[in-house]
Amino acid sequence: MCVSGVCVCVSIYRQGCEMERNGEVQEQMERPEALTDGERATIQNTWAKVYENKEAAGVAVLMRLFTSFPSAKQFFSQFRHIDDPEEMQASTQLRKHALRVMSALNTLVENVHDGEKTAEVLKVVAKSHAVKHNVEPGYFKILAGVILEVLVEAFPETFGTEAQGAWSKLMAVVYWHVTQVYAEIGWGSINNTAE
Ligand code: HEM
Repeated sequence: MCVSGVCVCVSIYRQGCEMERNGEVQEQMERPEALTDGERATIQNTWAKVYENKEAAGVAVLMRLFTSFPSAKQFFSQFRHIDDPEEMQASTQLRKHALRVMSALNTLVENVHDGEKTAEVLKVVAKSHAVKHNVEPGYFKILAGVILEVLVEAFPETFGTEAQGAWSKLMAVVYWHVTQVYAEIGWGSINNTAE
């Protein structure tokens, strides 16, 4: 946070901190720990069941996002003014985005051992969201939390403590890559210590 031009770090997410730019809080964070082989296996094993139900799971995630954080709707031209959950859920734009998110997550899970592919996929996503859709990066963090919450609720037998730990790390990796890309294209002044 910055006070009278002096910026200090405020820990908010794993060893993260915040910077302010144009009145908006921008996050700084260190590179998250790499996933272990065991965590990678857990992620792949737990994802199979979710992806079998990709449409229902994806829509549940986005519905939770938009009902718990209605400001996230502002980026979607076709349902930004809709408050009625049933009407929102029927939106083609929402359902399409749900599948896109699930499909991108599937690619990340399939390539969880491949750091280059992970970076490449997230670069494309982050770039389009920053430049084309003008989505503030903080919404990626919110969505990551919502994904975990919904998966734990929808698949309680699969998403026990171990799976939750592995998935939290994956979500931190996703968010870290996204913030790197946002910083590279000049969205915020993120000055992390990762190489
Ligand atoms: C892991 C997170 C996400 C993934 C994988 C993802 C993926 C995608 C993909 C593949 C597209 C279509 C291609 C493109 O334009 O890039 C898209 C479009 C879009 N995304 Fe996301 N997205 C994510 C998070 C978000 C968030 C958090 C928001 C805003 C709250 C958002 C808002 C949008 C919007 C407004 C579009 C354009 C929709 C349209 O034109 O119909 N996305 N997303």
